[in-house]
Amino acid sequence: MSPRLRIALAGASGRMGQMLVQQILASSDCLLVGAGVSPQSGQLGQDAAQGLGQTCGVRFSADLNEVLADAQVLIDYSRVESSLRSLVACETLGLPLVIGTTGFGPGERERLAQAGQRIPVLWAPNTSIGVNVVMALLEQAARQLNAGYDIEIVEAHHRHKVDAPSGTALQMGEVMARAQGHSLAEVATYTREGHTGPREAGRIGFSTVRGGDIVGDHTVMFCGEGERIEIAHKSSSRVHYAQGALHAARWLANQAPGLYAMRDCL
Ligand SMILES: NC(=O)C1=CN([C@@H]2O[C@H](COP(=O)(O)OP(=O)(O)OC[C@H]3O[C@@H](n4cnc5c(N)ncnc54)[C@H](OP(=O)(O)O)[C@@H]3O)[C@@H](O)[C@H]2O)C=CC1
Ligand SMILES: O=C(O)C1=N[C@H](C(=O)O)C[C@H](O)C1
Repeated sequence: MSPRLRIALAGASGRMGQMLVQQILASSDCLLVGAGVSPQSGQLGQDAAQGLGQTCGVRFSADLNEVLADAQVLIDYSRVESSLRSLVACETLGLPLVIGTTGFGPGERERLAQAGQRIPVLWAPNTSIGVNVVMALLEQAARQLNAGYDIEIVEAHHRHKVDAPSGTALQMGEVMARAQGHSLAEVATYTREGHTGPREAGRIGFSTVRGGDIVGDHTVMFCGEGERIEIAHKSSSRVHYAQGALHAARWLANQAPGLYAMRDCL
């Protein structure tokens, strides 16, 4: 039997971090070896599975060197500034890094590409296998519905989410803009208010809903004359994001340096 993949987590106390702890403990081929949290965490030193009513022997730590000491790969779902610190630590140690964090600006995306020259990095604003299949459907739809259809993306998430539009919505916009021969920056409309005038053809519109405990919904509308096509993905749990991240980590652990996306490992 081959040895288990030794995984460290950054953002281990968060909604995604705890789902990952649960999925790693339930898996037969992965082992949790580090659990990173913020220095301000009230859970420092606590067992990483305590919140799940279990014990795993790995304690929450804000010391990245300690978190990564025995790891073969780091999975990070945290905040942009913390993921950038993970990037530096993984570059120093030569460790593969899966990043699920969203909210990166253009400069920070460039930083991911730079790190990819030294270590394997997979950044995915959505690690759900289902969402990544939807990305391929959107690419095809945008290519074939290139004229006469207005594209609108509506996303809805829980009240705690700190970035908008969601990373997934932005990636959907990028995929469809590219399929129609543009960059997203050229065609995106992020806000509408007051006297907007009629809708300009060729734009991709974004609408954001935040409330309650909505896990994550994305609906793309292709609005034409006399018809509307909708392609939607709705999450009722975070388990599929975590399973996708473990799939990505198993794959990334054996890759050469590079900046990869979820589609590369599917
Ligand atoms: N790619 C995907 O499929 C998905 C991506 N996401 C993205 O993942 C990220 C996390 O989401 P979620 O789990 O809901 O967020 P939470 O707020 O629940 O968790 C954030 C985690 O990051 C830690 N953290 C925050 N700031 C720092 C810091 N400065 N240094 C170190 N650790 C820090 C927190 O630790 P502490 O508690 O100590 O503050 C906590 O463990 C978001 O960007 C979200 O958009 C979410 C779901 C799916
Ligand atoms: O913050 C979340 O919860 C989610 N974030 C990701 C995003 O911004 O797209 C993925 C998923 O939608 C859940």
